[in-house]
Amino acid sequence: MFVFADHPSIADQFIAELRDVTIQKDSMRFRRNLERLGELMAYEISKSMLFQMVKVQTPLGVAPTPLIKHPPVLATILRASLPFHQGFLNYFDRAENAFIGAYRGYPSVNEEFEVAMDYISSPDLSGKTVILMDPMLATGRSLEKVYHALLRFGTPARTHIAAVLASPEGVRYVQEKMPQCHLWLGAVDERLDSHYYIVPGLGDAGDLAFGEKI
Ligand SMILES: O=c1cc[nH]c(=O)[nH]1
Repeated sequence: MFVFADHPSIADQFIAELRDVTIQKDSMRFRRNLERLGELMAYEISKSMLFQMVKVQTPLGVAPTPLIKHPPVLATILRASLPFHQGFLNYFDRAENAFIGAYRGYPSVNEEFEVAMDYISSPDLSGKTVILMDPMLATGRSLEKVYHALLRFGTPARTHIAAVLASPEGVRYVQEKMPQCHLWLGAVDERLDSHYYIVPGLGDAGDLAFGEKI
């Protein structure tokens, strides 16, 4: 597991602006900060990928250069993840893409919400590197459901899960249910509240990026 907050960097500035109740009123800056964190995470994750040496012809000679062997598949849970996804795509510009519509459905009898999933589009994932992203890793249940739904499209060689903020409960859940996945997180917060929101967190990432829904 790699947590950006454990290694102070410019990422902390972007996370602070996402959290800040005044700055987050500027939805364009909110989206751009999610995108910038996607870019930083793409860079960090790229270091763990497979490279091959390529000879690049320059005007003056040949430069041996390590280039990423296979572009990843970027898998995104709609809708809050869209700007985060764009950040990854800015760097992995040859990536394939998968999109999944998953959201919190009606509460069940024991007050826990159900994860509803009604849309999925994906390329073949067999043997590929998948980066599954959601800016908020709260309970981890959406990620688990989406991950298993994606396996219908083939078994990836390696799966990374990227989130900006996580709860300790969500981290434990993902580590227990999906031990084969590698976690990349901006920061791990204190806890979940009774509505399964991350505290201190930042609020509702989808609403802050795209406006309130009914
Ligand atoms: O705190 C949370 C948890 C899930 N989704 C959000 O947008 N915020």
